[in-house]
Amino acid sequence: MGRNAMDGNDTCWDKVIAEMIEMGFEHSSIVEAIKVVGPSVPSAVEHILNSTTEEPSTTHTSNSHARNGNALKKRPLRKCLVRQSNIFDHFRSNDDVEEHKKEIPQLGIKPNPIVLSEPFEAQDLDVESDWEQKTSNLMKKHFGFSSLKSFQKEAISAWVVHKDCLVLAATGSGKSLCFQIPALFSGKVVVVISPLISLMHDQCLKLTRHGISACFLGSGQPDNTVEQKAMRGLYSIVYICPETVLRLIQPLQKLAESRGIALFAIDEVHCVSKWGHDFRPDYRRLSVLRENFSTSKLKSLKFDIPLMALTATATKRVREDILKSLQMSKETKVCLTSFFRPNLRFMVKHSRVSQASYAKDFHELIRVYGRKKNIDEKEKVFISDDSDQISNSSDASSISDTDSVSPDDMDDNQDDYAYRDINIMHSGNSDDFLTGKELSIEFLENDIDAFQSMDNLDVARGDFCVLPHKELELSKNTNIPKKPEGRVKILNEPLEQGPTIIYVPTRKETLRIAKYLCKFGLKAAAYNAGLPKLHLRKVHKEFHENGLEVIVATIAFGMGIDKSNVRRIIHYGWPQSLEAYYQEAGRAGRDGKLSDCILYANLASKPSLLPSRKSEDQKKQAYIMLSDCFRYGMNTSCCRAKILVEYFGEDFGHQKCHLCDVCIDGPPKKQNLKEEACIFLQTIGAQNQGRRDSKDYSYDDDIHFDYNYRGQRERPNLRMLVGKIRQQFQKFSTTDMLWWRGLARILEVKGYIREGDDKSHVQAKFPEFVRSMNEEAFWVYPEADMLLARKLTEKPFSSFSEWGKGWADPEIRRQRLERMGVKRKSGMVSSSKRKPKRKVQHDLRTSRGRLTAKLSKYK
Ligand SMILES: Nc1ncnc2c1ncn2[C@@H]1O[C@H](COP(=O)(O)OP(=O)(O)OP(=O)(O)O)[C@@H](O)[C@H]1O
Ligand SMILES: [Mg+2]
Repeated sequence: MGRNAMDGNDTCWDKVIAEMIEMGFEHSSIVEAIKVVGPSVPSAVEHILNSTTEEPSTTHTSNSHARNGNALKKRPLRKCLVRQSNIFDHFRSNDDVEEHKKEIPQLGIKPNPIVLSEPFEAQDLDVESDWEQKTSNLMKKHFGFSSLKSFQKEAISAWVVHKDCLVLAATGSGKSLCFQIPALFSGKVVVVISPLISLMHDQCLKLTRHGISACFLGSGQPDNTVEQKAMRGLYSIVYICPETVLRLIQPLQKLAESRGIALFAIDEVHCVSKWGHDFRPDYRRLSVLRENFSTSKLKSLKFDIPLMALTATATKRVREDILKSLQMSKETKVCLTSFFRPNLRFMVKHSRVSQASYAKDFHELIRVYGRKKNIDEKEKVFISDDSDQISNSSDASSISDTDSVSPDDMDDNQDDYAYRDINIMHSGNSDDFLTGKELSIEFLENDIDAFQSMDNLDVARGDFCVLPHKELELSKNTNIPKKPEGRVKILNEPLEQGPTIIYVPTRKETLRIAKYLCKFGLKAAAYNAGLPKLHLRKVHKEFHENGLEVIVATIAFGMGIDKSNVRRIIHYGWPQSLEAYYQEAGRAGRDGKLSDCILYANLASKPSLLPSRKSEDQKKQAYIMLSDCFRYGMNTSCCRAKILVEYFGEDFGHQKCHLCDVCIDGPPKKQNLKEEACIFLQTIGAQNQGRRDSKDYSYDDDIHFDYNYRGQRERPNLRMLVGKIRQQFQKFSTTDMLWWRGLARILEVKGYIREGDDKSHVQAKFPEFVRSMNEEAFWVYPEADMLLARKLTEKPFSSFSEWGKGWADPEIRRQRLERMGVKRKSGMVSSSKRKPKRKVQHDLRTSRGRLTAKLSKYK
């Protein structure tokens, strides 16, 4: 088949040629292949590769084929494809470009020249302007952006001179471009290590829309030919999960020696570190990349294949750990930009985060999406779950006042923690999905087979439709004014339209809340790793195509998800760390427009660690991270954005974001808590009276106190301490535990108390205002739990915590017992109030029932 025969189809030829040049094939071999197999990328690629393997030692020029008019003769792959070339290859290409231009004038693009060349000495060349220009052209062509951001420039310039690079930049800042450009630029393959299948899928989808061939490998890749193709160099960017990298070292080495590997990018690299929030042991083993892709290991390499590590959430300690564990070079370039996201409005709200509070908490969301009308129950069925019972009477418009502390608050629903790996499958019929008629777990499971043929995640170029460029030109410059007055003004404007992601700690809750919202007609979907792949894939697709208004997800839908117009990120329950929180919050407002990040948490109850497979050491670290997160929630006086960016080691100075709830509402009124602090510290001191003179309060004194409770040594216990205070000081007899918890935290932050290293005692330092008993005041901002406690004590005698208070006080105890009808002296229940003893029926079908029945015999 000659080109003449295809005259009417020139554009088709050109497209195929352009695509294949970008994949790294030589122009002449492409033309020859197309002559034989026609203008189809896969066939032409197959043809070239097969020819290579069949007759490896023979080389032919394209001209000779053309001259002879024969079928394409076979040539070795290595001559067709780029080898581990040096960067200079890409600068000295004017002649080649001109040649290509002549041959394919109507393409209007500069194909990547692919040549084998001499070693490149960066310092000998004035390459700066050249690579910037080329990068800029490629970026405009593929992504439609006008310029590189400075951190992107820095990272790419490090790669240009084969340096390792650690990129630390805010969520949504554009880190991916740092490793995508090298693939376009060099014609070699960029291997990206990524932790989540959902993330890989997301990125491949995007790249193909931008005209870049990409695929992903790992457990979520059902097409087993993709791996082979990738290892033969058919994709410019290959996403791999860390487990798979470890398995594919040898094929990757071959790839490095054939088409060439431009770069190993380790995305979400905080997963490497035990001190990070999302440690993955397999990430730690990625030092194999340096060991196996260095000049000492692969003789054909002219330099070690550079590593580029990227994250938006790494503290200083994590950064150091990353550099060490990946064996990154001593000259690694660190590109550090601000973690601040100026268009995100952070808020913390108290909620019991239970089903009883849905009506109050989601009322606004339901209003935003404008659907209050209850829809027919049949249509409402979303994803059913046995344990899930949504009260029919719940109505989002009726705000219940259930926001008080109750024993339920202590019950963390941890039964169903979403473990982290997820797989995505192709979406089916989105109409079915949204009407919810099939959305029971059973349906999805039964239906997986029906969609099997579509479950091909090979997203090689052309599999997805290309978006018009206009749509890709998302303004990354935030439209949020920089000056405080301007920022405050925009707060009165409603948020622009866009979806919401609700993050919850357990899988069960994803289903529960999604179902609740669907009930009010919202287009909501649950997303957690335990759901069928088919469903997950549907959700992903619908989300990106704006078919969903709300996604209720576990962390499985976190890292890297890049959708520009997510307007709200709601965390419903405590996150496990500030890193995870900021990472997930970072899904919002990637178009630079004002977006909300609201944390609903039970401020009355301390968060607990969700079950996971952590070592003891990791657990300790996890507790520290959890308590940082708790403090963020308790804070009432410091700008939330400041706390977040400073957590990552950035100095925010005296700045404020002027958007968060603290900046807008202002801190609460300061209180002089000198008396309370003195009493608290002295009560700690009094515990040690037997061993030491408690009046000897030297400033650096360590005061140990160990409780003996029923003969058993217990850890210091705030409840007991507060009990003592209530007992001894009439004035404080009705104060709430929560309030004292807040004060203890403030004293701890100020360095006046701390837990001893062995965790069995509390050490106290006595500040001047305690020791001298002078007039010096102790002004503090009450924290969230203290304010909450105050609110509670104003309430009538009904709440749980109120009931628990004051029992230590004999007078209060007497009054209460009297109210209960208990006689003061005898302690007997008065006959008038005595209820007839009911015969309890035990359910002998359950083990609990049988046990209580047995025990009741001994009463
Ligand atoms: N130079 C640029 N100019 C304009 N937009 C850009 C530029 N670089 C990247 N972007 C856009 O920024 C958005 C976010 O990019 P990306 O997903 O790479 O962010 P990220 O830094 O990896 O965030 P995360 O940490 O959340 O994964 C993308 O939609 C991308 O197209
Ligand atoms: Mg990213």
